[in-house]
Amino acid sequence: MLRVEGVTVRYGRVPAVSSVDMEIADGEVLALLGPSGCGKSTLLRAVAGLEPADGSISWDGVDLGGVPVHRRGFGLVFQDGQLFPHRTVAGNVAFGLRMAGERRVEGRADELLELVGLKGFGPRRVTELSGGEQQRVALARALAPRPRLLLLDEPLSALDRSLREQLAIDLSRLLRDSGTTALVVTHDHDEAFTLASRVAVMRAGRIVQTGTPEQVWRYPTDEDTARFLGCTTFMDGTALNGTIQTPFGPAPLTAPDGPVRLGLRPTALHAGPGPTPATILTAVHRRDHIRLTVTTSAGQVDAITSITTPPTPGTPTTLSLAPDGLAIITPTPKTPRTHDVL
Ligand SMILES: Nc1ncnc2c1ncn2[C@@H]1O[C@H](COP(=O)(O)OP(=O)(O)OP(=O)(O)O)[C@@H](O)[C@H]1O
Repeated sequence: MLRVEGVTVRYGRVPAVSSVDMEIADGEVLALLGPSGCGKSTLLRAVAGLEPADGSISWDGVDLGGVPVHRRGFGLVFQDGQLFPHRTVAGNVAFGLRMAGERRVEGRADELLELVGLKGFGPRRVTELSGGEQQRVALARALAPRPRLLLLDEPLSALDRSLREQLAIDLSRLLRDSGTTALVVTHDHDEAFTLASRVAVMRAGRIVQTGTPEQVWRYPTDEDTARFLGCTTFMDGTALNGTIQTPFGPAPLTAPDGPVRLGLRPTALHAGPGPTPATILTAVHRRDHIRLTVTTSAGQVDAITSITTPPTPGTPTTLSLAPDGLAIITPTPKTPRTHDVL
């Protein structure tokens, strides 16, 4: 397993990563999720050995401090694949194997190309491939030597949206089927939740929350995290016996009895038959729904409605509550770190 303890990376005097603790168990896929510039890539690069870091990075208890990049046994995939343009597809995959000292190169390269859905592509020139195909080759090249940890830095973000969504699903299956231990850096929460068994949310150089996708999505640790995860409105509610009373009606969600802070994503409120009167202010067409801003007695909020019933700004409507769009802000309990106590 990978263990990162108290890791800090500075560029000049400014820390890009501050006192990060993180673990990745064997077979686990951890997504580092956060906004641009929060330090995700820097942390990944420190784990890879590409960036000098203070603190400790170890694998199965062995400190990697003095171990150079190519001796860590980690595979790397970057946003733009970084393939060798003068080599064929098979040549690119085989390169990774030769670097790792593997002898059975041809067969293994074919095996990997089949795994990433590029069977028969071996003789093709990489310059003749689409962006998605190139990323699959980069993945095959990184996986070929059976790395003990695969490091993926925004592996899909250079691709267009529909391809990205399909490749995220394929990649998720591939990582799970091959039992690969991986660290994936992304700023896209859909991608993080598709790929990862656990998500670590980063902000300003620190990990602010770690949990399963469900935990992070439903119980963000603070309003900034909730906002990053799509919440646009915040309000107070009250939890009692497995139900949360909100200004828009009850939601069957679990929280300790008492006052709760709620984050609402636009999908939490649907314009249509419902108990809450509202007036439509704006309507914008999104992919599979219409996004609204509406006024209610609880203030201005975002909501959605179906594209089959295009609404007119200025008209009255009613809202119903969809609990799936609600987040319950749940501060992570502070656990003292060893060196804080000492
Ligand atoms: N080589 C460098 N020299 C100086 N500062 C750097 C360097 N690389 C990154 N930084 C700074 O460190 C901070 C973290 O950068 P990093 O690339 O790790 O963030 P990120 O979360 O991966 O963002 P993005 O998704 O935009 O790549 C940023 O403020 C960035 O400007």
